[in-house]
Amino acid sequence: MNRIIIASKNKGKIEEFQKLFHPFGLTIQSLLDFPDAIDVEETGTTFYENAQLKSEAIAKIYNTVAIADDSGLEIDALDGRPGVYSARYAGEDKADEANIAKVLEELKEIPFEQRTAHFTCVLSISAPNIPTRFVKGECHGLIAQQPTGTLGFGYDPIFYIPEFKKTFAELESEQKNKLSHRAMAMKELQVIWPTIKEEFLK
Ligand SMILES: O=c1nc[nH]c2c1ncn2[C@H]1C[C@H](O)[C@@H](COP(=O)(O)OP(=O)(O)OP(=O)(O)O)O1
Ligand SMILES: [Mg+2]
Repeated sequence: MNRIIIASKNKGKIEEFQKLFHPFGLTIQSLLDFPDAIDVEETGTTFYENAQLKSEAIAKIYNTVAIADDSGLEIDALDGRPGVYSARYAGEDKADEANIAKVLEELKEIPFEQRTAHFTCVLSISAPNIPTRFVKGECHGLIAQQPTGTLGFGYDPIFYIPEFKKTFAELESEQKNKLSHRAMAMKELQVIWPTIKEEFLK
């Protein structure tokens, strides 16, 4: 069986995964292909716990290999917030603009050079009756003073990469997919994939 379900309903993430999984030569589906898919409650307190909840639930329901991504933005001046609560930071409706506005408000007194932050991405891979495996990636940058750029999703318009003098929302997906937290986690997955492939795709 060469199909994997990405246990996510986030269109931005799913578009990135379609490209990032290209070298794996697998058929990639997501929960957007299953309109009746449940919303797995993210009751964990770590990226690992929430990723595991999502991938194990979906692997069981669809009797297949499922990969979940739990990710978020950790800002040093905010003691790591919004962290695992990134999606719901400004409320349960998970609105990107409101989340960005809340972060910018909280950082308004903080000078640019002290606005250091990183994205974290934990991927979990699950299949029925197999212990879940995890990989993690990080990407470091600064929180911009105002949103810039229209590409990407989530907090991309305020995540500034000094090396490129651009926010994630100003980078083409090919560039973001070379350096993002998701790309770093996928690199690690690619390393372990040959050793776990037989077990997961039997
Ligand atoms: O590359 C990124 N660029 C910008 N923002 C990002 C990125 N990666 C994660 N993020 C933000 C979006 C969301 O506010 C939170 C993830 O929350 P998280 O629960 O993992 O995802 P989600 O609820 O949007 O979709 P789902 O759980 O169905 O995969 O971090
Ligand atoms: Mg979520």
